[in-house]
Amino acid sequence: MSLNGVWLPIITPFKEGKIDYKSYEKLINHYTGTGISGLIPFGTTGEIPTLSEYEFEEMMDKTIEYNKGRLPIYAGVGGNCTANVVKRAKMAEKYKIEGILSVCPYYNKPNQNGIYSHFKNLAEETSLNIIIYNIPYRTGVNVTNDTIHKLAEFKNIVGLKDSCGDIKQTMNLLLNTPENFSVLTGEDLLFYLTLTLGGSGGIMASAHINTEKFVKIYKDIKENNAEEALATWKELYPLIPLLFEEPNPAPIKYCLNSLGLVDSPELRLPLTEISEELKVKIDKVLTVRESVKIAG
Ligand SMILES: O=C(O)C1=N[C@H](C(=O)O)C[C@H](O)C1
Repeated sequence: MSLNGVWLPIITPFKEGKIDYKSYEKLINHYTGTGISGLIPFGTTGEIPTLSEYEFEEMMDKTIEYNKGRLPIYAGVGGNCTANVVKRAKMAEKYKIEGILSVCPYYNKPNQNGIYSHFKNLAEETSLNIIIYNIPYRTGVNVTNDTIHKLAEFKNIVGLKDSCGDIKQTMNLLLNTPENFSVLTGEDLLFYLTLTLGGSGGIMASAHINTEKFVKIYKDIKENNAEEALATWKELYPLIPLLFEEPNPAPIKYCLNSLGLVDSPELRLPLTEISEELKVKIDKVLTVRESVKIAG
């Protein structure tokens, strides 16, 4: 299955300190009808750092149960200890998911040889497909295009979530993509540009809102209707920077709570709800049309 289109790194809703599975089921049912290509729980947007081992397994069970086989699933499985990442990937195999999204090791800042060896070991130890997640502003290290090309030789390393933060590196990779390999943007503001340069799509937290419009942009670009796609992109553009003005996913949870899709915008420390100033800015942009549609 080729990796393309709009993939949703779905939030983990919380209520009174616990995972709110009623809202989670509501979210999965809502997004299943929007045309997204798949779900990615346990990403940054899913607040994976503050989920326990037990909650990871419980939420994986619930994801499979609520999804009912309707969408392909990639689970966020990453870390900075290769042995532990391999252990969790092996555990994830029992859920029959499509694959894992695996962030480049962070904090201990491996060199390119270390990054290559980390993902080589992971690719050899799991049967799951792997999307490499390159996000230097969070991890402190960059996965170079040379390293990506070497890792793309592994059959089960199927793509990259590109949040490299360097437009030259992104363009170089998009114009010279390894065979049978997908480049999906993780920089939401580069979604339109990525598609116009032949990218496969995006894994975008901002696609929680006005989801169908993200999907329409993808379809219009693939059908060579860039003008229509640009018009839709201009509609979406004003909200996207606001969703990252304070730590993701706090702004998105505020929006989803305002739209009646989750019972609470609650986050787990060290993340906190957004400021009153940002609420005012978001309220001005969040479309009424979207709220009426979701409220039903
Ligand atoms: O959780 C994710 O996947 C994403 N995380 C990025 C981040 O928060 O840095 C943003 C992107 O939209 C998806």
